[in-house]
Amino acid sequence: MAIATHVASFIRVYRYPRCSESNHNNRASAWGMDAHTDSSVISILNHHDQVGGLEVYKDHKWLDIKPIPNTLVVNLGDMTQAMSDDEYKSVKHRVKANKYDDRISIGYFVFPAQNGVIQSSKYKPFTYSDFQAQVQKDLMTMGFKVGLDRFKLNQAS
Ligand SMILES: O=C(O)CCC(=O)C(=O)O
Ligand SMILES: [Fe+2]
Repeated sequence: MAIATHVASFIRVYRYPRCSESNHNNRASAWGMDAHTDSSVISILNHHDQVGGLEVYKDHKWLDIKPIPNTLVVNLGDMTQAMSDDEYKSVKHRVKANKYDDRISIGYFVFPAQNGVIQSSKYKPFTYSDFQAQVQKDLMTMGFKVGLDRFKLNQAS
């Protein structure tokens, strides 16, 4: 549950330049965006109708998300996972650059209020501000986002 009086949100527009190396043995250079979960509550994505590239990790496999015309993709983020006591999972996803075409996507990301306390049976109470600071710290010191695991109850910190 989040005690918050208002939320924050932003829109991000991406252009992933085409990459002839794409599909080439999972070469790092071919990835438009590496595997991650969003820190948001929800993320709403609008994709170019013809250019796919979004992949979602489900049942130990990466699945291609084929664009459907006039359809938005809604991803649940880390904050929804915490607020739902892990009932709804923050989906791991990544973006593959396209071999032939630039890829454009527009994302609308919704976040909790910075100082609203997120309480759950699975995680220590934290604010989005605490979460963001921890993510930044891990990125700087370890080079990757640890995310919600940092706040898990009964976890050494
Ligand atoms: O471009 C996309 O389809 C996804 C972008 C994304 O995952 C993100 O901005 O977090
Ligand atoms: Fe994402």
